[in-house]
Amino acid sequence: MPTTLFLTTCAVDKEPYDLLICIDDDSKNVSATTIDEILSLIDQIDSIQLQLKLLTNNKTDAAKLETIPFDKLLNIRQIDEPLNDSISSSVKQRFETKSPLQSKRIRLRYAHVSELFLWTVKQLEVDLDRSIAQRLCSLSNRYLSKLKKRPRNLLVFINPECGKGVGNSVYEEQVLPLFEEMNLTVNTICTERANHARDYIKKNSLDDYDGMISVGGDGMFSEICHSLLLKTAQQAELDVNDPKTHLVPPRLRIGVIPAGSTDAVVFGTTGYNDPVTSALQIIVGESLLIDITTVHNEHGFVRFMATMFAYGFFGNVIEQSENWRIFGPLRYTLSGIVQFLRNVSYNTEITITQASNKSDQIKRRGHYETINCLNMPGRCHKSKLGMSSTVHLADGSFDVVLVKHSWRLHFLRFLHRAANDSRGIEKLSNVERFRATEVCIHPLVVHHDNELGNWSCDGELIDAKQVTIHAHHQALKLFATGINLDQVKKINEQQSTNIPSDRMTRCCTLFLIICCFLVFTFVCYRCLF
Ligand SMILES: Nc1ncnc2c1ncn2[C@@H]1O[C@H](COP(=O)(O)OP(=O)(O)OP(=O)(O)O)[C@@H](O)[C@H]1O
Repeated sequence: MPTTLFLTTCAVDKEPYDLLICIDDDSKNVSATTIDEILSLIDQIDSIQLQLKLLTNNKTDAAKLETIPFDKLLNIRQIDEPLNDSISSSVKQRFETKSPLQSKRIRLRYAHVSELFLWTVKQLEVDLDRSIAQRLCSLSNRYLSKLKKRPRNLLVFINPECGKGVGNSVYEEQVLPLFEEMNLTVNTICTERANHARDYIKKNSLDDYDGMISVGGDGMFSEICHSLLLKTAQQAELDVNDPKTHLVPPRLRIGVIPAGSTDAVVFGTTGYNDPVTSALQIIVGESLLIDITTVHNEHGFVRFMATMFAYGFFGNVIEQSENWRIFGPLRYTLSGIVQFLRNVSYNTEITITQASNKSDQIKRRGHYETINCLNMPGRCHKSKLGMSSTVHLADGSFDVVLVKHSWRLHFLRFLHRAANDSRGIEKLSNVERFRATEVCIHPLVVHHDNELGNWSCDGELIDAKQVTIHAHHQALKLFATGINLDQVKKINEQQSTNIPSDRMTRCCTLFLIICCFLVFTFVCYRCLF
């Protein structure tokens, strides 16, 4: 229970309220009764909040309570609005019993987190005693200025080509106005080509910045994350060619403003692909440490991986969709259908070091349609919970999902489970799942290189004949709150109630009919020619 330090009467929309300044239990040793005393002790206070309680005899309104943690406060300003003209006589009476009518209106703007974890900006105007209003503004501004976790100087990279080409408009319309309101210093770079951000990070000093922002999709995030981790490792003189090198987390946090086609990073760390939610989590300085994995091939270090590594089906989808960029985000669905019809598998040996027992290695050999390593659940528009809904973001492990060669129908069942509810996906006869700290994937190529599938790391293709993936505990900091499975389920439940169930049933049926038709056509084609 928060402890109340100060209480006064105020008015909101002509209704009388109690305004309370409270502190949380961690600051219990603080004893103050006036705002000036609280201000003098501000450095000892960890967390402070304003509470507004409606003063009414009507029991149904008694629950009307607004709590504004100062951590979520964007700004507080005094505005010119005479109290006498705006409030009801009942409120006036309350004020008059306490002090002479010298009043002021203040406007609070703050980040509001909905029950479904969506962040929005809320605004509240409160009329209160003039001297209290002034002191409250001083207290709030003093508290905000001491918050070290909030960034002040950001380097922003915008990919104008991401998703449907919305990078610039998402940033300018939804994010920049909030950064400007907060007086953040922003150096904005609109990329002109792939690897523009990588080259900039490599060549320029980042010492002046508190954080970096990626406006785009998972590919753009991956480019920035990879470049920042590599720069930090080089500065610390680490040997990245050794998979077991202990990575140093970079000083800078990365924020992700979603504008891409998949946005799995932002879905997995904020719960939504909502630019305003992400922007507000950056502004208030939310911090989330996540694991990063390294990918090494037969020659040494290749990349850092934040979301998903894939060999086989999903790598092939990425390879094909690169040639079909003209179809926009639809390219993934189209190339997915083509790869599904091909139903190719690859003879592979996999060695897995389990997270539960690091001295115990498991070996698997056989034909696999897809081998996936997930550092994040992989939640996106196409997968409600992600392929591995329970993977932990920061415990030093990742999930490995192996899908053996099978009939198309069985593979379709795997895809359907991955898209809808991946919990218990390993119960399917063709699927195994492990929690690992390291995985070696070694294709058993007998004759030709064309027996190899494609490798993709965070949606980018890589060259390799064999690969080692190793987890690094909490190696990167993001501007995000993080989100757990229960929260994701709550969001999904709400979203699915917004879609009429008969429409969903019809869509699923239509999709299955199209798939059956395509499979049937393909089988006929193979039999006849
Ligand atoms: N100006 C640019 N022109 C072309 N490509 C770019 C440019 N800037 C960045 N890129 C590259 O585009 C690739 C894909 O970008 P991004 O991830 O932002 O969009 P997306 O592919 O539509 O989304 P997602 O990865 O979520 O599916 C990244 O690998 C990035 O390196």
